[in-house]
Amino acid sequence: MTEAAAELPVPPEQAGAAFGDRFADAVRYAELLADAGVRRGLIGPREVPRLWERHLLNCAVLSEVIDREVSVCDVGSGAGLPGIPLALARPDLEITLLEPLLRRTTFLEEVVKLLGLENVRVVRGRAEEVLGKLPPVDVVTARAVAPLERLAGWGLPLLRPHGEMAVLKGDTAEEELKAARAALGRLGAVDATIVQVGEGIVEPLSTVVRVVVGESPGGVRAATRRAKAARASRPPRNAGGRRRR
Ligand SMILES: C[S@@+](CC[C@H](N)C(=O)[O-])C[C@H]1O[C@@H](n2cnc3c(N)ncnc32)[C@H](O)[C@@H]1O
Repeated sequence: MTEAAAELPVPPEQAGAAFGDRFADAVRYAELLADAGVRRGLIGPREVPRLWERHLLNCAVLSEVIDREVSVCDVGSGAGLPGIPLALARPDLEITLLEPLLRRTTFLEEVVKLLGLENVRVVRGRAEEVLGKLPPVDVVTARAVAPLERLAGWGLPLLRPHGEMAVLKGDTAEEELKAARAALGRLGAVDATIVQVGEGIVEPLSTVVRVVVGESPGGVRAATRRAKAARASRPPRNAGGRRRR
């Protein structure tokens, strides 16, 4: 055990409510972060004493804004935040952890296997590079990946029509949303709000920026790209104008 791992506090009472049946796995995940996560440089040693409040619980409460049985892509998952706490709290979700760095995807794959997370898969890549290679999802999540405007450019095109991006942000949420409004419109967003979640679980509450897209997530360019891809995948017409079987 590392020196840092010895600093991991006992789980707070609220962790039981947040993780329910998967509480023991949440404890195991906290231990993995505090030990291998710190040793491999995926999380700072100074985070260990506040792993529960600031990381596991802060992320798990994102589930309050996510519908049942939907698909989720966690962009820039890092050591699994918010994707892993979300998967533990919500076994009904199908979660893809998207992360470009090999060192991090290796850790994520180990965690998924150790915790038996059947609702999670790990994909190595950058959001802007996997566009069109992954099926569109209902929800994109992210925390600490990029300013909202840039993140929206990566995340919104991954959504299906009427999908939603739910981003954990800190004190800068309002400011970032204001700065991103015009870009969000160009990217196909039809609504953007800020909500607080985690009443009774985390203090201070977690701030979530919710961005909903319309018919054409990713804006005009993405819609054109999708239409082209759909045309290309259609079977060619024969001389009589009827489709070949
Ligand atoms: C500061 S870390 C945050 C990790 C985690 N979300 C958290 O809250 O602890 C940012 C992560 O985003 C990833 N990242 C950066 N650019 C990305 C992109 N274009 N697509 C997907 N992930 C990206 C990085 O590799 C890194 O793991």
